[in-house]
Amino acid sequence: MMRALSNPCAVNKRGPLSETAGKLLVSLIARALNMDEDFFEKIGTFNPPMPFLRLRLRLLHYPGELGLSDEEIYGASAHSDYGMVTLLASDGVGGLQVCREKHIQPQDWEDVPHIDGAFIVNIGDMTERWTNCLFRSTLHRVMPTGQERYLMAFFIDPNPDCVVECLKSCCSESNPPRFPPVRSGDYLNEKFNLTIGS
Ligand SMILES: O=C(O)CCC(=O)C(=O)O
Ligand SMILES: [Fe+2]
Repeated sequence: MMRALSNPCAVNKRGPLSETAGKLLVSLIARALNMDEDFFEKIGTFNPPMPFLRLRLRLLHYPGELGLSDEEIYGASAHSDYGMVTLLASDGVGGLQVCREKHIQPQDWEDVPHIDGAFIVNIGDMTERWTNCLFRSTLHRVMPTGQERYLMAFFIDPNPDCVVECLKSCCSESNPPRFPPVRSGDYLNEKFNLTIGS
């Protein structure tokens, strides 16, 4: 069970750094896809996020001692992030795991090692849709370790009006788009409603 903390002082220090690193990362993704490096910025990826999300930056606290309820078997159950990319900065306590081949059963989970000063980058669903699965969204989860854990997550989501559709460089006659175009705001709303309803 994770809790989002309000007004953490770490956010002030790491926020601008995450934004700078995030912008650089997104421009590198554009270049890797043979597009202008400001492609994603031009379509509004860094415009203010969904009003109800309020914060792009979230500081999460996982208590060290968990109760015995089923919900607390996981610190965060398996999911991929909904947006474009997420930058994570942890305090060094483990627990985060990724599954590289998310469609293969049984799923194989690997611990993500901590590297001091480095961000962990998760690819989100929007990038998977834009790139027609060339960049696949990262299935991840957090297992409790018995240790208290703090984590800062910086979510880069396209602005609500941005239409996310397969990029020209990522499809061809033999590799047609796998997803229909979707308005970012509609996709995020649908996902959040599903999460809240589950
Ligand atoms: O705590 C973590 O390492 C990951 C958190 C996470 O997956 C999320 O906030 O979406
Ligand atoms: Fe996540």
